[in-house]
Amino acid sequence: MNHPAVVKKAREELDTQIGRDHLVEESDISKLTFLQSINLESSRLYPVNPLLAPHLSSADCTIGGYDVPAGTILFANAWAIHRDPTLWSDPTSFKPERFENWKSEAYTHMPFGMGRRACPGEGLAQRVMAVTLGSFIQCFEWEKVDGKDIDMAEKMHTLMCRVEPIEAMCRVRPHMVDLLS
Ligand code: HEM
Repeated sequence: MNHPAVVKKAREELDTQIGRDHLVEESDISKLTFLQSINLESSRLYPVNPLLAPHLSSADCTIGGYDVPAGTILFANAWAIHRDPTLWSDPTSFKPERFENWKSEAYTHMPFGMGRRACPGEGLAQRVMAVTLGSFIQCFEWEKVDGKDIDMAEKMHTLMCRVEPIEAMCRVRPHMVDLLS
């Protein structure tokens, strides 16, 4: 909602790729490349699990020039890596377009971790997020409450949370009423 041009572009993609005769479903996701870019950009700027999971070094090793003895608990700060200006241009801006034609590079975007202990639920989570966000945009017009931007401030609990819960107004798009009834 803070980026109406992004929502407009995603809605145009949904209307063009899916049409108006069915609700977005899993088999549509591969056609919705901009919608996927929105999810990638959201998980770059706001990774749910910003420090991933703690790992324990099973042997002495060297990481980034630091000697790490066996038995050390290590965290990877994905939140900081995702905002590192040496890896991302204009890193604090929300720009889904940066993921169009993006080739995945190791250690730059890792909201689900990496390697053999990476999240095994990533595929499921990506699909659920795409269908959920796609349905929200396909079916509803969204508006800010009192015209105020959504406050994106974060706070750390076990996972990253918002400081303020999201409040928004939505209205069913007129041509979706029959499909939703
Ligand atoms: C937005 C949704 C999700 C996010 C952001 C997420 C993120 C993560 C992260 C960052 C890790 C730690 C990776 C590491 O050790 O470096 C992890 C581990 C794990 N996740 Fe997820 N996850 C999500 C959804 C799911 C779902 C839907 C499932 C199961 C259906 C799942 C199952 C697991 C399991 C079992 C592990 C432990 C893997 C291991 O230690 O070998 N996750 N997840």
